[in-house]
Amino acid sequence: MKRRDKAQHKFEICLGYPCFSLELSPNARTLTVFSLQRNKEVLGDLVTSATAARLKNGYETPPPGGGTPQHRKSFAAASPAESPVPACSSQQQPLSEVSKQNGSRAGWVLHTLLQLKAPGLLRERKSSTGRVLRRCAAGTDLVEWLMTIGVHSRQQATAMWQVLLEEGVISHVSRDQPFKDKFLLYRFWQDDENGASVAPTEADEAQAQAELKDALAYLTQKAPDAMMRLILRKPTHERTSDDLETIYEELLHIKALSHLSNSVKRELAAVIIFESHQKAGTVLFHQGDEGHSWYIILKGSVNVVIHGKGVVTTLQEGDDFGKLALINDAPRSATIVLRENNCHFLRVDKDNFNRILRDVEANTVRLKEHGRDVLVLEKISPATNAFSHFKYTVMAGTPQKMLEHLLETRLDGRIGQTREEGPSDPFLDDFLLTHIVFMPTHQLVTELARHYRIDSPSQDREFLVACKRRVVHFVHRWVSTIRHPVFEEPSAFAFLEELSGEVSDDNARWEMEDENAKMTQVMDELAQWSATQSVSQKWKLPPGGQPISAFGSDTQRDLRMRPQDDIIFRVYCADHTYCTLRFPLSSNAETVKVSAADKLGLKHDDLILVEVKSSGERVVFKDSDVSVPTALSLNGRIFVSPKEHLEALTCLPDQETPTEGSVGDLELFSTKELAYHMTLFDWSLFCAVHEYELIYHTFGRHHFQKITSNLDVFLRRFNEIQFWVVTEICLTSSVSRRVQLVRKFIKLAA
Ligand SMILES: Nc1ncnc2c1ncn2[C@@H]1O[C@@H]2COP(=O)(O)O[C@H]2[C@H]1O
Repeated sequence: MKRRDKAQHKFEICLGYPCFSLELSPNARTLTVFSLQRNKEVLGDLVTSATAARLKNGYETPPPGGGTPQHRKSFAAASPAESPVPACSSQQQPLSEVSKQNGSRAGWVLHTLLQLKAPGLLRERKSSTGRVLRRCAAGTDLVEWLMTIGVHSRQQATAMWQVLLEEGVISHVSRDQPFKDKFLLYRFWQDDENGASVAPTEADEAQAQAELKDALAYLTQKAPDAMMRLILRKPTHERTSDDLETIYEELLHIKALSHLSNSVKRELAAVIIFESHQKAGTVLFHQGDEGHSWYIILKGSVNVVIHGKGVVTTLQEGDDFGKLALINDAPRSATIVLRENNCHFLRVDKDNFNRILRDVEANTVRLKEHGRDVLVLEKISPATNAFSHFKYTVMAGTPQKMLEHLLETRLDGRIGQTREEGPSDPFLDDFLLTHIVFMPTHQLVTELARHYRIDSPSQDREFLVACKRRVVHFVHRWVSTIRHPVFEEPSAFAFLEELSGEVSDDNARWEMEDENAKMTQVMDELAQWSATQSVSQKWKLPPGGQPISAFGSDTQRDLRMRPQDDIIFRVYCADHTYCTLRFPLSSNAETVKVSAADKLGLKHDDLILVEVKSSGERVVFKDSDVSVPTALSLNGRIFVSPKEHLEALTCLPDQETPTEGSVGDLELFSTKELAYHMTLFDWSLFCAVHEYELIYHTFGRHHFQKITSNLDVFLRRFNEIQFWVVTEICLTSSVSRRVQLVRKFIKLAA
């Protein structure tokens, strides 16, 4: 505070501490400069310690309770009338209640001293439109005035005024914008259009001078962050090389960027933007919205809210969010709501994200709900990514979250968008083909129904319709990939019927013609499948170990064995007597055992159903095993016997290896002809195998209670061929014929 009395050429210099009153003379001028220098040193120390504190963890906020004991003392000493809290505009965001109070106190001190020491600064001016503006000052003048009281640089002074602006103490006369060291007019909140400013009294002056040191210390402490925010708020094209360096240094301390190289951080410095929101409860974006930006939390916390689940997690300072929509080109997977007042973010917009970050983003993205990981995405290396345009694939997740992620990212809910018909995506197919292992069909349809019936008055129509569309697209894709096993599940059958009714009703309200057509197609397939259910085929397991084959000679028949198809087979007793049974393939070992025991006159107590292999090995069936006859090994036979007689079971004579070969028959056909017919037959067996049978086989048929007969027959076929080749070679005694035979087999295999 420097007051110049022209008549007496006197300077009065009050810094809150050493206060000098001098006559203007060369010596006095030297002394004045010396005093200002001292003041700068003290401020310099404060700046250094504030910066050090900030650099520890990026943006440091004041410790709880805020400020020094002196701050609290001076605030406590002020009466409510002396320390009113200004209203805040969106640019004027209090950092916390305590700092807001400290800020308004510092504002009061500067306002009081400005009026007393530089009375001409705050005065009435005319705007360019001729409007009279009450008691305002130009940004440049305010900066210079602060420098006269010892602030060492214009930049520092600008940042200190920005602190006051963010805390609502000063504001631009007409617009909501940051403080600038330019001819832009600002005024104190007490001086606004409605304010009744009262001239400071002598007591005010004494109080203000007593508090000046604390006020400057407070503003100095806050200045580095405010300066950073000022720089980050600048339009990116206005950033100077010094600005970029300052931002870059700041980015080095941000956890969410720690995996990125320094050159990427330098690129980010040019485009990263500061964004702040004042009120808890503010929605940053909604689930289902298009993704425009990626965010890092600098201060505060946000809730991640998902439709039908509520708040699934809270993200804190240092966390980031909003990446999923950008990396997957998908809608927002959650709504982000401010959990507290005055949150600060760094933001990178989509174009810049794609240009700078998309290819260097972290290899793993983890999503949490209620403290545990629910989805882990991993970057796909470009070399293995020929099938998909997605950069990330799912490595792990809860079934529910994986389905949610699939629906949101792999299936487009917008009208006319048929993402699933684009490049095929392994994750969607993998999910469809394997969900029975981790998400039984009844659970899947319950989840699908929940997603379809999602309803909320707060969500816009487009979001709700998009959810419905995605479910229908998923179901259509599911049915066309999995086919009949979907219909075989009673829960899925019922769900499809209900869904088709709902889609048809919704079509009337919500233009879902495409979806309605898809459901009609699904229902047609379901009807076709139902029609085939009344027809069952018969198969036989010939007694002599010949291949399993269709019963009868109908060449038009379906080569696929179905659960309701009957199979005719023999069950033997220990004494090699037998009965012939006919059961659906889906019957379990328990049923077969009881029926065989009845027919063979065995008592039911403690019986077992056993396979006796041609090697003499005995394998007991579990009561829950299904497709028992087709599961036999080559030349295996089914026996029923009391448990205690297991060791006494022996092979049938016809289970021994054959004694005569079929070389003569083989010579009747050319190798080409043989190869052609064998391949045709093998191909038809292969086509009859459903992908699910591989899963039942791998994870244990008894877990699923589903038949694996087509796979059994296909695997048996391999064994038959292998066994046949070896047998024929061994049974050919003449060396020259053996050589011919081996040649023929080699040609056949080629
Ligand atoms: N469990 C979660 N499920 C979905 N999104 C989450 C979850 N946890 C954090 N998020 C973040 O919330 C953001 C919402 O927008 P995006 O889908 O772009 O990216 C999302 C993630 O960054």
